[in-house]
Amino acid sequence: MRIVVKVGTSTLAHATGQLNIRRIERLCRVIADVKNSGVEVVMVSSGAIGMGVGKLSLSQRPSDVPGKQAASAVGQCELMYVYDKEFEQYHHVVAQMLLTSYEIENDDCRCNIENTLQRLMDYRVLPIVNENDTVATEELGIGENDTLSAIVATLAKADLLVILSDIDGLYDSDPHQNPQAKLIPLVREITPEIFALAGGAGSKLGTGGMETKLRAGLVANRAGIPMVIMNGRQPELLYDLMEGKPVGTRFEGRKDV
Ligand SMILES: Nc1ncnc2c1ncn2[C@@H]1O[C@H](COP(=O)(O)OP(=O)(O)O)[C@@H](O)[C@H]1O
Ligand SMILES: N[C@@H](CCC(=O)OP(=O)(O)O)C(=O)O
Repeated sequence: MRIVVKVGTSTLAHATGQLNIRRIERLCRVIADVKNSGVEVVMVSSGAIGMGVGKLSLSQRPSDVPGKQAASAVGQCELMYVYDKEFEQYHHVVAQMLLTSYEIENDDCRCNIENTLQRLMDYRVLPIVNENDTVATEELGIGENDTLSAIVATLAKADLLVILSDIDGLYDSDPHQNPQAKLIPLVREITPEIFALAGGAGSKLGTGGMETKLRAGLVANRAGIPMVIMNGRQPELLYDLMEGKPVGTRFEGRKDV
């Protein structure tokens, strides 16, 4: 069993933008334990820009591209330092992989990414992937990590993509706008009607909202990989998911499309 777990900034940080220490400790503990149970894990983690903003003591997230790139360059070190420290106590080795759409679309580069991922799996290492924000300008970049996580799931030939969000899953409307919204536990096919349910980001930290997660679901499902959106505020739910219990919203991967 090989899974890709995507973690968004809103799971890793408080609303202030500062690291949510208790959350990240719980998340790393659960992922280390899931790995110990024999599941191969690849993480796709956001948070570089947010952490850079904190480390540089900027009053707000930069809105211009060089500002975001500089914050990310600072924050990516901090992010990997935190992951390294957390996973080290459970004797797991982490690896950093920074990617852009240029490499993913280039056949030779993509082959190298796949080979590196496979060898890291053979070495029982935990790869932690992020977009290489320094070179990923708006034209060259994927722009957000929901889509990147689906691409990584296909490159890693994963059995499941798990997106940890700040919400329990896909609802029939945005619960931050409509308190009566109902969770949809299973989506067999991501149709235009399903896209019509999705709104934008729910917090200042999140970038894509549900729309980018559904686009990620299309990429994963087309490769036959199911996707689950679940709440990253309760990382222990990953245990239930691994035991086959219903968690969040599951988007079934259809092998025939
Ligand atoms: N139909 C919907 N169901 C659930 N959440 C939705 C929906 N439409 C919009 N959203 C918003 O998407 C947000 C999650 O995406 P986002 O803010 O990008 O955070 P992250 O990527 O960190 O999970 C939710 O907090 C919610 O406000
Ligand atoms: N590469 C950026 C992530 C951008 C992104 O998709 O963020 P998020 O919506 O929190 O998953 C960073 O590390 O800050």
